[in-house]
Parts: sequence; structure tokens; C-alpha cells
Amino acid sequence: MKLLQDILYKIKLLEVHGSTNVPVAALCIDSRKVEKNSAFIAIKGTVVDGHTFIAAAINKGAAIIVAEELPENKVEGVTYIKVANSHEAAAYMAHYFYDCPSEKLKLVGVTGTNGKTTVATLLYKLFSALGYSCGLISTVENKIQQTVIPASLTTPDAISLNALLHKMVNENCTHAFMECSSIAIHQHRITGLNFTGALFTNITLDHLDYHKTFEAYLKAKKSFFDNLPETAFAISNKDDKRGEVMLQNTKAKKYYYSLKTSADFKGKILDDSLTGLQMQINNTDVHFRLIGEFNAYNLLAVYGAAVCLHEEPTKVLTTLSGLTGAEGRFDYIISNKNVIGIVDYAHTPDALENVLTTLKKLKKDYQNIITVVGCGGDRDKTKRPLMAQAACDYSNKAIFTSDNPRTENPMDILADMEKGLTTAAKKKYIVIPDRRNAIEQAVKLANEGDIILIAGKGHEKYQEINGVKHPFDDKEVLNHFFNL
Ligand SMILES: CC(=O)N[C@H]1[C@@H](OP(=O)(O)OP(=O)(O)OC[C@H]2O[C@@H](n3ccc(=O)[nH]c3=O)[C@H](O)[C@@H]2O)O[C@H](CO)[C@@H](O)[C@@H]1O[C@H](C)C(=O)N[C@@H](C)C(=O)N[C@H](CCC(=O)O)C(=O)O
Ligand SMILES: Nc1ncnc2c1ncn2[C@@H]1O[C@H](COP(=O)(O)OP(=O)(O)OP(=O)(O)O)[C@@H](O)[C@H]1O
Ligand SMILES: N[C@H](CCC[C@H](N)C(=O)O)C(=O)O
Ligand SMILES: [Mg+2]
Repeated sequence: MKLLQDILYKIKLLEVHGSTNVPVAALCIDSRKVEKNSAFIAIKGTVVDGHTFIAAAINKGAAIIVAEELPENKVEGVTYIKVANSHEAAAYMAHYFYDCPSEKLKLVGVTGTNGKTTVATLLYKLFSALGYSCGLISTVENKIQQTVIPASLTTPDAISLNALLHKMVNENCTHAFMECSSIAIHQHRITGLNFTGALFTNITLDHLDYHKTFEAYLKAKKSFFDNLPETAFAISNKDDKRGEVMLQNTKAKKYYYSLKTSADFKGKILDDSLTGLQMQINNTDVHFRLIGEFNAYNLLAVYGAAVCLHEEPTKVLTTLSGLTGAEGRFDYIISNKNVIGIVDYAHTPDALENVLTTLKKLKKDYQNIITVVGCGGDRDKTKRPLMAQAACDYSNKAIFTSDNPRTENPMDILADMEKGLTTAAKKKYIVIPDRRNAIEQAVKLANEGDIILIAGKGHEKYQEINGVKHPFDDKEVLNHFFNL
């Protein structure tokens, strides 16, 4: 068992009460999950302050308390450590507790508003197809080789994350690909990890409920690159307005990809249709099964990372050309009436606009677009009217419905979506709060050759209402009505 003193490197200890020469059975940030002789790290959260659970943690058997503020009355036999930042302390302690797993893997992190899951999943699929044993940490699922471990967050908390990487090392993985959400970066969930490489996809509007300002959101993402070591590679999107700023202060070796200007990884779209993308990448022609300009960017990012990981470019492109994307991202099915149904995870204004403009730009092999969309409750409210407007702007008909209302009243979310719509938009939408009924109505409205886009929930297999996750699968519901 590890000793406390052996997992405290890199942490500034402001006060130590008791011995650090004590074994640590487990690390824990949740008092309800404390085991005997574990270290409880008290974190000031967004809902509650973990410091209020110190006594409860000790009652359950915690022998070590790490906190930003220590209680006056200390329990005999318990070691107390005061630190400046508990989130950061948890991350470094987890790194050493689990034997520095990120140092034993080629670990690549992906950040950006949209495209993280797609890029990380494609990297996992690519490197698995190239014969490596790989791990994946993503919104849809975590994977150790072929074994699926359900994911509840895009980026797990630092302790679960290092435990997962440790398991990957134990199961002989050589590579791991992970999403780094801005919230995770800000909460130090990835602090202390040894990244071989990092990728930036793009930055637009999301998570302002958490970060408050766009500048703070940008800063969180940028800090990921600022903290990379010299040995790492950093790959950014040159066509994104913030693509160069992102790498401005990194010590890592910089690379760019672009569809518009010269870059290390330069791509050109030759053809884009519902059957896939025809592209030229660094002078090689290649066909991909993914659709749309935004996926051309995702594919360039993946290609760049593979080249930086010293894979042979032609082999990379040949293997990539056979791969499909991530579940619930532009997933499409065709009905018995020849209606095209697309299930997509677009849950930001930019993602929705991208998916819809992609559809509009495709070779015209469809008639009308009907979009079914809602917005998540307890999340960034600023994106609601913008998503609604985008749905109307780029569709022939929009049906506003519920996403995951969480603790909000679905009608309030729908009212937010309707706020400030243009006169033209107002003529295009109807409101059907029940998601199943909304999908049913879309299928009823669609004629042969039309496209139905069901946006926002992608791979999700549930609808979260007041803390309860009710089974719900957009693709399954759509399939049901398609086959009636
Ligand atoms: C807003 C946010 O990021 N919340 C995450 C955060 O919670 P928090 O710090 O606010 O925690 P809190 O509930 O206030 O509790 C504070 C501390 O007290 C502890 N506690 C609490 C109760 C108790 O009885 N005993 C106890 O010890 C908690 O374990 C915690 O350590 O840390 C928790 C532990 O890691 C996460 O589970 C929780 O994710 C919630 C469920 C969440 O929905 N997060 C979303 C917004 C999120 O993080 N999404 C991002 C990005 C999404 C994307 O773009 O893909 C992600 O990476 O998933
Ligand atoms: N490079 C991209 N640029 C813009 N939009 C994209 C891009 N890639 C994917 N999208 C759109 O965004 C949606 C979400 O994609 P994806 O799940 O890959 O992103 P993400 O960054 O992982 O999202 P999340 O923050 O929820 O984890 C897709 O369903 C698609 O509509
Ligand atoms: N990972 C994102 C997912 C949003 C998906 C959408 N279906 C919603 O519930 O808002 C978040 O937590 O903000
Ligand atoms: Mg994701």
C-alpha cells in the first residue's frame, strides 16, 4: 500500500498535523464513498462545500484529511493537511497513488467546443486498427481495448481518471485518447497528466453558465496548451479565429491544420455528399465515410496527431478512410418511405448551424429539412434562443421539444428558445414538449426524399427529468416511427 508521504510530491503543504508516514487505502472526494483508512480530499464545489463533510468522512473511516481549511477540533490519529487548492492536490495525489499511469502511455488530449468525441473516438479506432492496444475516455463511453466502461462525464474526476489510466496500463494499453472538457481543465481534473500530444478543434459558445464569460472559457481551454511539456506536440485549427492564440504560450511543438490556407496538415474538400467526403490531404486523394465540412476538420486533426505519433501517412489515410464516426454523431437511417433520418449530438448553436449548413451544402439529393430540437435544463441559457434561431434559419420546418429538462420546467426552457426569434423564424416552428410525440410528428410531416434531423441527444439512452433518467433513445424512437 502507498504511504501518504509518497503521494504528496508537487503539492505545497501549508500545514501538516499528524504523521505522513501512514498507509493510504484509497483516495476519495465524496464522503459517501469513503472506505477505511482512505484519504478524504474536501473540495469546494458548485453545489455544496466538501469541507462540511469532513466529520462524516472521518466517521466512515477516513484517516487522512486534505483540505483548504482545517477544522479547529482535530480527531486523534487522523492526519490533517492544509493545501491551497484541493482540486489540484487531488489530481497530483491521484497521479502518484496510481503510479503515474499517464507517463506509461502515449496520451493524447482533445479540447474544443465541438468535435472532441468525434476526434478522440476516431483516434481510438484508428490506432486500434493499426494494431495498438488503446484506451478511450469520452462522452459516449470509456474503453479499455474492447471493454466498455460507462461514462458519466466527458472527463472524469481526477481520481477516477487516474484509476482508469492505471487500468489501461495494467491491461497493456500503449495509447490513450481522451476528451478534455473546459470544465474539467478548470477543475484540475487533468492536472499532472503527462500528455504526449494535445489537439484543439474549435471554440464557440457553450458552458457560459459555468465559466460566466467567453474570455474565461477561452482561458480554460488555453491553459491546457500552456501547461504542456516541451516534449509534447500541440495541433490546432488554423481556420478557427482562436486557433493561433490557443498555442501562443505553449512550450510544446506547434502544428496546424487547415482547409483554407497553407498548414502542416492541409486538406481540401473535393466532394461532400451523404455517402461521404472526398478529400485531398497533403496531396493524397482519399474518401472518408464521415460527412460534412466539420468532419473534414476532425479528420485533419486525427491525421495530424497520427503523423505526430510517427505513423506512416499513407497507411493512416487508408485506414482512416474505412472508419465510421462516433455513435450519435450524424448517425443516419432511411425509412421505408425513403425519408432520411439523422440523429446528431448538436447541442450548441454552432454545432446545429454546422450540421444544418452541411446538409444544405450536400449534393441536392433530398427535398425538405425538418429539425427536432430542444435545449438541456440546468445548462447555459444563452444558447437556447440561438439554437432555436439556427434550427429555423436552416430548416424548412422546426419542432421545438424537450431535451434533458433536468430540474427545470420544460415549458420555461421552450419559452427561452422562443425568445427573440425573427419574424421569418416564427412562421417555421411548432412546439411539441414531449420528445417522443415531436419525433412522431416529424415522421408524419415528412415526405419521400425529406431529411429529419433529431438534434441534441445523439448517443444518450435516457431523458433526465428531475434527477431521474428515463430510458429514451432518439435513434430507437425514430426507427420505431419509420417502420410503422
Ligand atoms: C458543475 C460541475 O462540473 N460539477 C461536477 C463537480 O461537482 P461539484 O464540484 O460542483 O460538486 P458538489 O456537488 O458541489 O460537491 C462538492 C464536493 O462535495 C462532495 N460531497 C458532496 C455531498 C456529500 O454528501 N459528500 C461529499 O463529500 C462531492 O463529492 C464534491 O467533491 O464535480 C463532481 C465530481 O467530479 C462532478 O460529478 C460534477 O459533475 C456534474 C454531475 C455535472 O453535470 N457536470 C457537467 C456540467 C460537466 O462537468 N460537464 C463537463 C463538460 C461537458 C461537455 O462539454 O462534454 C464534463 O467534463 O463532463
Ligand atoms: N469540428 C466540428 N466543428 C463544429 N461542429 C462539430 C464538429 N465536430 C462535430 N460537430 C457537431 O457537434 C456535435 C458534437 O460533436 P462531438 O460529440 O464530437 O463534440 P464534443 O466536443 O465531444 O461535444 P461535448 O462537449 O458534448 O463533449 C456533433 O454531433 C456535430 O453536430
Ligand atoms: N456534455 C454536455 C452535453 C449536453 C447534451 C444535451 N443533451 C443536454 O442535456 O444539454 C453538457 O453536459 O453540457
Ligand atoms: Mg464529447
